[in-house]
Amino acid sequence: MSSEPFTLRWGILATGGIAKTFTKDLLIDVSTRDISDIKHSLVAAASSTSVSRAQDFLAEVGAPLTAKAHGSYTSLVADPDVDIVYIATPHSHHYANARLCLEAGKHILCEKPMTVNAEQTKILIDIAREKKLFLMEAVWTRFFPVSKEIREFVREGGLGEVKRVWADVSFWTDVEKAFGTEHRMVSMDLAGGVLLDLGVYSLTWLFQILYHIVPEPDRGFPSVASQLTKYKPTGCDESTSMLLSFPPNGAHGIATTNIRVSHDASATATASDPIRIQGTLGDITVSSPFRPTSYTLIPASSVSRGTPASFERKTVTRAMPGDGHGHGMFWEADECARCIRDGKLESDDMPWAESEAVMRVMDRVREQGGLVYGEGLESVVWEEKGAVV
Ligand SMILES: NC(=O)C1=CN([C@@H]2O[C@H](COP(=O)(O)OP(=O)(O)OC[C@H]3O[C@@H](n4cnc5c(N)ncnc54)[C@H](OP(=O)(O)O)[C@@H]3O)[C@@H](O)[C@H]2O)C=CC1
Ligand SMILES: O=C1OC[C@@H](O)[C@H](O)[C@H]1O
Repeated sequence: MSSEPFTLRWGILATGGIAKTFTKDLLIDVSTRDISDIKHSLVAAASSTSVSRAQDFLAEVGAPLTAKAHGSYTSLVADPDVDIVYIATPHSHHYANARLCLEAGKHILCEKPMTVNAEQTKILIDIAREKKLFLMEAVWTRFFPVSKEIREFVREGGLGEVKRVWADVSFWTDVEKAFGTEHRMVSMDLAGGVLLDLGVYSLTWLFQILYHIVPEPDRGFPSVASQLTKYKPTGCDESTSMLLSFPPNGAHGIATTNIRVSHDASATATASDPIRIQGTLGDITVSSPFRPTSYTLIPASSVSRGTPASFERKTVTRAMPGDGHGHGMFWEADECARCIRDGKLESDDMPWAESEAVMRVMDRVREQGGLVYGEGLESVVWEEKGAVV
């Protein structure tokens, strides 16, 4: 006897690029990924620009005709049919938008990075806890089956003791031409820069392995050393490299990010995969740092102590579900539905403490590199009037 699936009712806050991608994924039938315990319903979308922009958005993504268009974020969060809000605004606005949702009693999936700094993230967590609302940073990469499989393999000791993780997330971009000075990627007013936008992925790879799966008593905040080079026209960062050392054994994490050179191995004949997890028994490498659908296991060629690896060199591929449509953002949406159904306020795969710890690392890096976004953006003071609503 099958019970009715739990249906989560979504409201989309903002109508830009990733909002469209995410919403299209949300509309893909869950049965295409062999799921029957939960469902998603798109009930509303809001634009801070105009109601017609929200209407155009709903039409473009192929929303059901019942979905409502709101001409302001305030109107969206007052909609009684909305359970959870997906926040897809620039980094500068996450804190204010999330506060707006929490004050209105809505659960939240907030695009990465959760906020501009760790202090803001902590306040959101405190409010979510107090109001018993679900809150999660939308680090979608963590919910790919391949990410989960890698975490499990390493947790069970498949690689022996992990000594080092490398993660590069970088794009070749003609920055001046592509982004100028106003684009959210480089605008200081929108908390642009490569660290908050892409470096957060490099750090998530380090944290998944060197923090997340480490047993609680041994887990700890890493030491951080970094270099950061600024994009001269605006002063945000265009190249940032971080060297972290994690308790309990001082395993190293090397996280790099850049918008002038690429992580893409296929683009340069001699480059290796951008993610490399190195244990005493061998390595795991991953070729796509955003959408991991395969990984390669490489046993160590010689083992001086202990047992050799129990695996052969091979590449494991996990095809995208259904007929391959979709971006892979539906898995994080599924996680939200299951957590809310089960009365959980945070996800085990992307816990609050980890979002806060990653933000703390990025705070340190910005401090070391002298990158400050200005009082308004770094502030924790929230006034509805001051925010884009
Ligand atoms: N998970 C992923 O793969 C990706 C995540 N992202 C993240 O998603 C967020 C949004 O990125 P993206 O969709 O590329 O950005 P876009 O610039 O395409 O869209 C941002 C939207 O935010 C709203 N907005 C509100 N205030 C402002 C403002 N002052 N300036 C600009 N836009 C504003 C606008 O919608 P409206 O006018 O309707 O209110 C706008 O369309 C970022 O946090 C980014 O890091 C981005 C790309 C990929
Ligand atoms: O999260 C992201 O992933 C894809 C990138 O193109 C984008 O800049 C970034 O925000």
